[in-house]
Parts: sequence; structure tokens; C-alpha cells
Amino acid sequence: MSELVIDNVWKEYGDQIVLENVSLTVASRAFVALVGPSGCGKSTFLRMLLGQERTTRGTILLDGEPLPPEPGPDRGVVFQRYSVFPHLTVLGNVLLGKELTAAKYKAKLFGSARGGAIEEARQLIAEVGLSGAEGKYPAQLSGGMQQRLALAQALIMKPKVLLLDEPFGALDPGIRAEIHTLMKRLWHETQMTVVMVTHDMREAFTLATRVVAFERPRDRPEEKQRYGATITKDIAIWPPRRAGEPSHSNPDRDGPVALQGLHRDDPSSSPSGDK
Ligand SMILES: Nc1ncnc2c1ncn2[C@@H]1O[C@H](COP(=O)(O)OP(=O)(O)OP(=O)(O)O)[C@@H](O)[C@H]1O
Repeated sequence: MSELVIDNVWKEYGDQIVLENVSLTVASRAFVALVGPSGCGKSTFLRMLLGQERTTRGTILLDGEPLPPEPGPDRGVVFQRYSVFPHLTVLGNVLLGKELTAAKYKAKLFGSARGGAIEEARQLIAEVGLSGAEGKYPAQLSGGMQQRLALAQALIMKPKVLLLDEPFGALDPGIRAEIHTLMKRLWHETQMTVVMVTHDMREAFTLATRVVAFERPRDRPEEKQRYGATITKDIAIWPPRRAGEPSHSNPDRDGPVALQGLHRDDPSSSPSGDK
């Protein structure tokens, strides 16, 4: 399970109220797109889900427990840029999370544990379409390949929640459509809940089960410091999309999604609703 409950969350920086009274329940395995004008606090909200920022007021629960105050393996993240480490190869980037958690002080795995992790990393690299590039460095990859790598890097830790901050915003439209298809397949095949910030409404409606808009209800210059943004729209996509049930008869805009059998943590679990 991976349900998020955000209850009456506020975020202030000094005198500036960025977010006020944000409440949202995100069901396990939902895919929520966050949209809204520039500067309204979408990334700040995502950083609070990640544990990089604290709420000023209110609570965030993951599966009924308060979110750990720091980023952890239960939450993966992909940013528009700089998610991957330039001095590590593709394989090194995907292995890193495993190495850091398994061997905190040396950041290295040995023997069969290393062999197993390498095998898992190679499989994931293949899943995101980067087979053959294991020994390359990020600078030798295109933008689309780097974002595929960033997804693999986040997914190897099997996060409960995947947080995406405009991950495809810098890609050309053709590459973006390809990576949308990949993203949908990964969402269908894993157990994770996804929360994605995007400026692109088409992307939001192509990928998400639900589109949530943040806005400042009052936006006069003299009010900017005193009132924050909050959720003003919450749209469930129709017909409903459900994790694990790609639609073949009515494929989503970027193309049909074929399941390829990525790691399923909990084969016994049945797909849940979207909201
Ligand atoms: N660490 C910080 N200290 C002070 N103010 C901050 C900090 N981080 C963000 N802010 C302010 O919070 C507000 C919201 O910023 P945020 O980046 O979350 O908005 P956004 O909706 O993601 O914008 P964009 O769509 O342009 O990326 C902005 O006014 C920003 O200046």
C-alpha cells in the first residue's frame, strides 16, 4: 500500500505564506498530476512529500504513519535535470541507491549481494530501454535517455511513492511521447503511487488518474505575502484509469502500453481505485 494523506498543510517562508490549508488524500497506486501557475508552490509541496522541506502546520501521513522527516528509500524522485550523477556510469547510477542503503559507510556491495544488485540493475536498465549503455556516462546520453536513467535510478529502490518534478519538461515532443508510454507502463507494472508536477496540461491528462490544480485565491500584490495557494480544482480523469489495467481498446493518447512484467512487489494485491 502507499496511501498519502495530507491534512491541512501550510508552508511559510518567513513572512511569505506559500501554501495554505492544503488537504488531499491520494489513494494507493493513484497517479496525481499537480498543475498551477508558476510560483504557486507546486515544487515546495513536492519537496514536503519528499521530506526535503517541513510543513509549517498540518500533517502528511504515508500509510497512516507520519512521513519521515528526511528523504528515504520509500520515496523516489526525478527532477527535470540533475537527478543523475555525472561522474557515475549508467550502471553505477542505478546501483548507487542499493549500495548506499546496504553498506552505509563504504557505499559498496560485495560478493553475491553485489552480483544480485548488478543483475537487478541491468534488468531495470533494459526495462527503461537503455540496454547496451550500461558503461556510458550521463553526458554521453541524450536528454530522453538521461530521464530514462533517472527513472531506473529511482525505481531500483522500489519506492512506495514516486515524486516527479517536471521530469519530461525539457524533452522534445517526440521523445516526450515515448517516455510517456514508458512512464505509463512502469506505473501499471509497479505498486507505486505517483505524484507529478507539470506545466503541461496535455501531459497531465495523458498520464494521470487525477489532476489537482493549485492557485492563489487572492493574488493582489499587497495580498501575496499574506495568503498562500491552495487546491482549487480536483479532477478525476474519465474514463477512469486504473494501475495494472492498461486500456488496449481505448489507448491513452501517446500510444498503447504493453506490460512486460517488471518487478511486482505484491502479486497478490488487486489493483485499487484511482482516487
Ligand atoms: N527555500 C525557499 N526559501 C524561500 N522562499 C522559497 C523557497 N523555496 C520556494 N520559495 C518560494 O515559494 C514560492 C513557491 O515556489 P515553488 O518553486 O514551489 O513554486 P512552483 O509552483 O513550483 O513554481 P514553478 O512552476 O515556476 O516551478 C515562490 O515564491 C518561491 O520564491
